[in-house]
Amino acid sequence: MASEKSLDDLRQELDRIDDALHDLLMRRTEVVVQVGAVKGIDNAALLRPGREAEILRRLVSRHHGRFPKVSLLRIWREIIGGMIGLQGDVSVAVYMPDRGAGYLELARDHFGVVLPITPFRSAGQVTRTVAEGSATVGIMPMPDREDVEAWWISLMGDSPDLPRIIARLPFSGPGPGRGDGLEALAIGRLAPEPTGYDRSWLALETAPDISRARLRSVLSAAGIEPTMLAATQRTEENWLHLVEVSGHLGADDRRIRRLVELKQPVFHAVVLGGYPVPFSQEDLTD
Ligand SMILES: O=C(O)C(=O)C[C@]1(C(=O)O)C=C[C@@H](O)C=C1
Repeated sequence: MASEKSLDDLRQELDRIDDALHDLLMRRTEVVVQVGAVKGIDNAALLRPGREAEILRRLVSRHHGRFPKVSLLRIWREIIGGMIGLQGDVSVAVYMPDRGAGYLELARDHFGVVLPITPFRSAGQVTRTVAEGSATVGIMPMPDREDVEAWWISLMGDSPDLPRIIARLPFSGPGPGRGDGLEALAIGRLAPEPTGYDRSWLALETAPDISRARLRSVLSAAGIEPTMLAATQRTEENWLHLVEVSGHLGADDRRIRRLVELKQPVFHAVVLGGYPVPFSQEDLTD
């Protein structure tokens, strides 16, 4: 019976378990170094947010017992962050308008203690730093916030070198120590990969005065389901809209082509990226 084991016996058992966990971690590290060599030296391409999401979802779905899922996720985020740091020169630029704004916390929580993180006062500085390749990832404010500039407009070109939205933070569920309910988007110069449970961001240029209802119906006629109309920028000639939509959209998705085929009311549509849907509170409570 377990109760007959002495404290010493139990602690020895814990030591053996710790050794086994540690051995596996060292073995995992060797395999990740090999994966890094197979993937090559492009630092941006080392990051695979979709693959990371699949790993975490698989672990959460097989998890049982009393260890909290949020702690499980935190450990694995730290492991993945450490592994990314081994594969190449990966760094993070963070929007931090003022001290304690919470974005730094979100970045550390997601990328762990190893990756270098540099704060910037404006969203524009972060997008430029990532576009130039001086940082691999940028942590951006959510575009529906009224207190931030429309940083997403600078990502609207078609060049494959432009940063794309690659993640939404916090990925590992809301909670204390995760920016107090704050959310952010991560950008990087890489193409998001589908994971089976994703959302995408679409920037649209339309004629002025298009209503939200009309925009919704045009999108759904093209087979696109909007989940959030995040922002609109108005000029006299055109309106620019940022829409979050359900599912993964590749840059040349046939639904995008259908959307612009008629030229009315959407002149131009650019997929700004996408992300694996983060864990919700319910996913993580037993
Ligand atoms: O699968 C990969 O491409 C890896 O580099 C391995 C790994 C991991 O630690 O599992 C590390 C970094 C990537 O972002 C995704 C996963």
